[in-house]
Amino acid sequence: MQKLIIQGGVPLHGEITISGAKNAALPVLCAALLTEESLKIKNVPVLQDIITMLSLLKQMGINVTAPNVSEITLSASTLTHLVAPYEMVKTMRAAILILGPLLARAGEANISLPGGCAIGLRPVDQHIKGLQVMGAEIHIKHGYIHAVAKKLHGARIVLDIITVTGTENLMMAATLAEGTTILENAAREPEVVDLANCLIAMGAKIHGAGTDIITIEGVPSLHGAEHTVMPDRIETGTFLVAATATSGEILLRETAPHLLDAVLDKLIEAGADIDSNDNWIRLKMHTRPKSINVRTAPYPAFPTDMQAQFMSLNCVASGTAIVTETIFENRLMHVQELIRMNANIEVEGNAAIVHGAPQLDGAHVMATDLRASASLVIAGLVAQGETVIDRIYHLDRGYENIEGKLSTLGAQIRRT
Ligand SMILES: CC(=O)N[C@H]1[C@@H](OP(=O)(O)OP(=O)(O)OC[C@H]2O[C@@H](n3ccc(=O)[nH]c3=O)[C@H](O)[C@@H]2O)O[C@H](CO)[C@@H](O)[C@@H]1O
Ligand SMILES: C=C(OP(=O)(O)O)C(=O)O
Repeated sequence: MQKLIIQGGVPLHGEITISGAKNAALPVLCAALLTEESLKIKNVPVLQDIITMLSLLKQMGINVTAPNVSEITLSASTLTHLVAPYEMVKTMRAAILILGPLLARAGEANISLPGGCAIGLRPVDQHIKGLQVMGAEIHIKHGYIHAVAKKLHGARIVLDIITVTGTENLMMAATLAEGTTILENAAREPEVVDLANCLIAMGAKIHGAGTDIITIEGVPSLHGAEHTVMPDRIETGTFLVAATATSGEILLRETAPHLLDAVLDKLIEAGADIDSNDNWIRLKMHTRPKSINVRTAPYPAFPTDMQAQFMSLNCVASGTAIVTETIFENRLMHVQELIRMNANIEVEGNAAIVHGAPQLDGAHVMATDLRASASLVIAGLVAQGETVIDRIYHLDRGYENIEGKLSTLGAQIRRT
């Protein structure tokens, strides 16, 4: 099993380019199921989740061509297999995004239940409820969601809870439904807007993406299109936190600063000096960071996918901070690993009380999920001595060439 080995204590310096967003690229790949024509997607990040999703789509009969690493053309002129099998779904929850578009296009879908994972139970009841309101018959048997609908119809759907992939699944399904669908209490995440832009380029009629009410007027068919995936705001935030924690100075290119307001505000509160333009961010940090309280919530508030990274920052900050996780019930698994590095953290329910210390110690730690892994990388970059991170397959799900990018910034990091 591969590991990362980091020699800590080197401030990050230099510039790198941010990749396309995992959480935007995954639903956009699934949107290819909605049309017989070709969908060309640019700025696709090279990540394990993308590779898994492409394998899943290929075994369904989709033709995939990739003239270069970040550009992919998908053509779903024929669909031979209406199944997302357990072996592929178990490693990637986003496979649930196959359900809505496959059902809308083919009238049938059999998707393995994604089930629970390290960060929480993560049920998909809202996806299922929404499709049922649109006329689908859905049964769960032997761990699979079996969905059938000759033709979905438009409906008013009020989501009980704000769900990102739930909103995306239902929005995709509604593009080919008969009549108008109104999604209320919809997720406002930028990745939902990116998917809506792709669907609109394919001929869908969607209004309100980015607000909590999305209206989709169904059309008989969608056509081919070209779409460029938005920059990864979580990758951006992760590098910014790493530079802040190590008192470095970095420039991130091809990113989208306006999508990171909540994160940038917190970094400024921690003492970072930030400058940005349309598509770049420069961060300079010359002092020890100050502790900052963080409470996760749906966009535009502070993202849960940045919580673990800010936990590491608080470990070396001056003062005490409270980090509260409100989205997932079990997303503090990195705490026990950070404690192995001498962090001073207490957990009370869904909150971690982090007492900042002048330094962390390098140690042998284990990645438990994607962003927990990123928090351990950040902790390793600031710690005294060597940190060895096991189970980095979690990290490879969501970060493109992380050790290459960190090496460019001067970090002493290698993979074995
Ligand atoms: C591929 C992708 O885009 N993943 C992101 C997406 O995950 P994902 O879309 O899975 O997360 P959701 O927004 O659906 O989850 C939010 C909360 O709603 C609950 N829930 C969700 C659906 C449902 O039917 N029933 C239900 O109870 C979940 O258990 C969780 O507690 O949004 C999360 C929240 O911003 C991010 O952390 C993930 O990185
Ligand atoms: C939780 C995440 O991803 P996923 O929903 O794909 O598990 C994430 O990107 O942090």
